[in-house]
Amino acid sequence: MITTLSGDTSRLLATVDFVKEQDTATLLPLLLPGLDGPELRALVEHCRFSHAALLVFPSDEAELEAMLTDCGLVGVTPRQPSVVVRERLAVRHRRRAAELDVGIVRRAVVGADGAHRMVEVFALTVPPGSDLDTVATRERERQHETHVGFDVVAPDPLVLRGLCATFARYGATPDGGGYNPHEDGTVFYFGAPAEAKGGYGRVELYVPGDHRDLLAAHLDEHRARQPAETLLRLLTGAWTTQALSTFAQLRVPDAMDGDRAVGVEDLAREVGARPRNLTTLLRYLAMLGAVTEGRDGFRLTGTGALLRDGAPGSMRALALMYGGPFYDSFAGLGHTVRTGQVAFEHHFGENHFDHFARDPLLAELFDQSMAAGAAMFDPVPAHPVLTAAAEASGGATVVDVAGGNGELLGRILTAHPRLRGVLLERPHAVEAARARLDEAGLGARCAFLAGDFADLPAGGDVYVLSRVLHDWDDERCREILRHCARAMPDHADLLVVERVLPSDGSVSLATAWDLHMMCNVGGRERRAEHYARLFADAGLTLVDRSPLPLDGHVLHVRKADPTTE
Ligand SMILES: C[S@@+](CC[C@H](N)C(=O)[O-])C[C@H]1O[C@@H](n2cnc3c(N)ncnc32)[C@H](O)[C@@H]1O
Repeated sequence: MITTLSGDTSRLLATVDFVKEQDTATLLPLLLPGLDGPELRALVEHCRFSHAALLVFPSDEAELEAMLTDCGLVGVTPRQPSVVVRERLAVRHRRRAAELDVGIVRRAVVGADGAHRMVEVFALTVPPGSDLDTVATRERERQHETHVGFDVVAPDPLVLRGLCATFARYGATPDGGGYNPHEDGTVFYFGAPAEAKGGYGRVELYVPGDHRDLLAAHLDEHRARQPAETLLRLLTGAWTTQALSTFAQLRVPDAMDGDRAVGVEDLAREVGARPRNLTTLLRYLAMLGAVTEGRDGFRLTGTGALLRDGAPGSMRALALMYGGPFYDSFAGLGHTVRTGQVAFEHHFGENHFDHFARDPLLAELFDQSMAAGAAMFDPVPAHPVLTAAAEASGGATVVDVAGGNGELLGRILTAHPRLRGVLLERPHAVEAARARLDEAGLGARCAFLAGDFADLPAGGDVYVLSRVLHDWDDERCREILRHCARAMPDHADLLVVERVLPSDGSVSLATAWDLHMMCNVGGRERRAEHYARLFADAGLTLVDRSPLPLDGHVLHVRKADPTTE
């Protein structure tokens, strides 16, 4: 035992000497071999060597205090519990966290350069005769909890990105981190490269303030190096959908705000939930970034606020759809992949349009969920085809084919007071659109037609097909497009709004929605070339395409010139 303690004491003494002797400019090149010149100077300007940390194994608190005193580390700061190191030890050594008593003590040291630094001492209590001896032996050998820390001075996102990039360039690898709301500080951990000198394998950057956006990218890189953890996170994606959907369904976001923290007891009373279970849900949502947890309770983030009923750009309806009917149908994805049948129809016994049309509440929810993705429409009214139509003498008419609840046509008519509109929809939907556009004071400039694609009115100047073609297979798309071509005068334009699958394999929301359309609707997302072929089959031609938010595109289509066929 005495040998053990003296071993820890000598490691602690070495740490104290290290903190006294080192300074930022000498330490950084030891940790990041090759770092030199202007890059070293830039790093020194933005980071300050602040502390070195180690883990020791006293038999009780008195022994820890004696060890600190022997090493000249006097002070009054008491030992605090260290949850993070305790959890890590529990995972590493397959122990229950409750059986590990881990504390942290910080003591001040003045460096040879006059700078004030700290020695951070983590202590796992190993009572005499305890089987934790094996943990202590392995930890002393491997030194997992030993690290050196730097404070980042005057951080801003550019500086932080630069620091992380420089650490990466000199071989350091992301190794986790976290945001501490009690201290309002963000920690980025790095593994030092194998050729690092100085005896420290782990480096901590402590950044005052909340930098969770950058931390997320840092943690993603860390996760990418941990395939099992990555897979666990992916496999539990259904929990994420359900947690967000439940949060929205219970209207918890409506009872919270971003300015003021609210205690769980009050919140639970207001939304009719059990406080303990609501806490568990909120802690999970804090991990996802929908809320934050502080000393006084929980606060809504900007992301969580999008789940409030009626908030600008609210996505509450989407949360209820994806956590409700589409959640149930997605369980049949395997059926769709095996048989080619639509899982939604297999599960509910009917097509999703018919299913929603039969239930007014579901129909309204579907309309609202389509409107939740309407940020895609923001640039559409400024499309050159619409601005030109708005300037035409005598005005012009825009025909929105299967225009849903009138969200897009409403925006177009609002932006261009000289345009008239026609909205074609199935009977249940056309009434909802009429009510909405009447309420917006646009009803007088708009005609409403209840019918089918075959009932498309002729003589319009601009036809719009927004998020319609992706609902159908190629054969039905050709049919719909032929109806459009028949109705369109030679001068007319057709604007098709869709998510277009990238041809270069880049990441796009279209890839996710391709799966959704296949499973629930029997439709698909398509590449631009695929759309171009469908247009050509219907006597139309793709003229141009421009990007929209949320990975959408607007495809400009005209009637093909028969002489060029
Ligand atoms: C995905 S929504 C798109 C709505 C709207 N264009 C938008 O972008 O928000 C597809 C619309 O097609 C309508 N629809 C389905 N079958 C139809 C048919 N046979 N004739 C006309 N409209 C139809 C549905 O009622 C639904 O509103």
